[in-house]
Amino acid sequence: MRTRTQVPPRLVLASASPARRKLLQAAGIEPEVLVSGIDESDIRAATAEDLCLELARRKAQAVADRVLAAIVAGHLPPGDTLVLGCDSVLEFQGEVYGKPGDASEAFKRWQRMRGQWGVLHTGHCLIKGDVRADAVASTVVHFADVSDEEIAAYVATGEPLNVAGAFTIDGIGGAFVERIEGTAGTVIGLSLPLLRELLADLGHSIVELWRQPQTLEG
Ligand SMILES: Nc1nc2c(ncn2[C@@H]2O[C@H](COP(=O)(O)OP(=O)(O)OP(=O)(O)O)[C@@H](O)[C@H]2O)c(=O)[nH]1
Repeated sequence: MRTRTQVPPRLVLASASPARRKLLQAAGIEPEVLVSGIDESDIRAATAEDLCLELARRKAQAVADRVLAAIVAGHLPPGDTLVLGCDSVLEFQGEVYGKPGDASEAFKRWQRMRGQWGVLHTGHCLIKGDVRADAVASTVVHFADVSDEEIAAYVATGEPLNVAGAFTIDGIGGAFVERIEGTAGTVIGLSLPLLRELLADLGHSIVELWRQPQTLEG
């Protein structure tokens, strides 16, 4: 009887985000990382959701094109390669915020955000060959009414400068987030339940991506 060993699909994370990679690793998935390096500055959209989705699509497509070229050139074995691109933005009182440009911008934003709420939108785009599944996950974030001294100290840590919305929920900034309505992963930059749905849309189960049993212990 012939047997056909099922080669598990390969997930390529088209993101430089260490937080996204850690989320996947903690969920039992060891992605390959290929940073898209796209220029995000010239992309515009009507809404925060449209913007993060378009950016996620551009990141995923840029890396998917490189993966295809590597397969055609024989540098990568053919097989099921799934490329995931993500992008996160904060929608706050009608404004759309990415990462703050500098400490002064981070300080000013926090003075506006404190005691208020915003929506962290994360666009996800999963590409397999010439098929794409994409969607946006959104989480409402309620910010604590922090003092100027707390804001100054937080900005001085440098953490808010490199993250969308100038805050983290799983880092030092966690003390300044009172509650959320939605998934924490969406705030951090990748919704695992949404990834599960997008994988299913492309005919895969997230179970296929879990590391082989012998390595699940890590
Ligand atoms: N750890 C953590 N990171 C966050 C949080 N909120 C936003 N981020 C990060 O802020 C960054 C948002 O910028 P993006 O443009 O989406 O992604 P990037 O880091 O520039 O990386 P690329 O996907 O290569 O563009 C991502 O790295 C997110 O993981 C959070 O609450 N916790």
